[in-house]
Amino acid sequence: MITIQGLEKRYKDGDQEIVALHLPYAEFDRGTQWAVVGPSGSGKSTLLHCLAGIIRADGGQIKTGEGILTDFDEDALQSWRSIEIGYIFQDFNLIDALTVKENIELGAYLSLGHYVSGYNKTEQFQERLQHLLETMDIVNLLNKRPSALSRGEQQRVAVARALIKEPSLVLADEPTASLDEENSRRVMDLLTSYCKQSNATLLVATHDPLTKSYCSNVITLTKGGHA
Ligand SMILES: Nc1ncnc2c1ncn2[C@@H]1O[C@H](COP(=O)(O)OP(=O)(O)OP(=O)(O)O)[C@@H](O)[C@H]1O
Repeated sequence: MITIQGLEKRYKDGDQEIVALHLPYAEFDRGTQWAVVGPSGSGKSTLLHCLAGIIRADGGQIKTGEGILTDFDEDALQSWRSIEIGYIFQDFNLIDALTVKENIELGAYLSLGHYVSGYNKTEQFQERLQHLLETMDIVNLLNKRPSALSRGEQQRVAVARALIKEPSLVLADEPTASLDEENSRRVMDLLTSYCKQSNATLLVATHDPLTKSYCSNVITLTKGGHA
């Protein structure tokens, strides 16, 4: 279970202060699936970044099974990110110097905290990789560079990279924004079935009604914390 209390993130804009996120209270039980909705600028990405430990909140608390995330030092935050979090970025964050296969393998290495020689040769890894490649229909893209792929293909690779390490918390920022309906369904089918099988929690920031319909819970953010 993750519990949020009085979470705030603010940014300075000249003399003004922008409230990027104000979330008085939320609880996410393990294994539940959430659509994070709200108007543009209401803090959906900011909430996911705080939960991933990519940015620090300015106030409030995030309590997790591993401890109080908002009190973690940098080392603890790094472990949290690399072991527990599967993050699907709005702009994918694939590395173009690496092939598709290497990008996905990197997701698994990161979860171990360091490079483990030969890990990608283990039966367990190969089975998992094959399952993800087939479900995402990216088997024939393995040796390509991300820049040679369409946006939809890049998105499916980003999903495979996030799930290969078997995270307990999957955070997806507009994961279907660049996809047609068939591919949107494929991505959401994989994300939701992974979370059911692994009892992982899923938070999906989205404006898309189809994506929202896959999640049994909804959390609505308001701009600047005002209704
Ligand atoms: N690094 C930053 N510096 C300054 N302001 C920021 C920064 N990151 C976010 N903001 C501001 O915080 C607010 C919330 O941003 P955020 O990206 O979380 O909203 P969002 O709900 O995800 O929006 P969208 O639906 O458009 O993706 C916005 O007003 C944004 O401009």
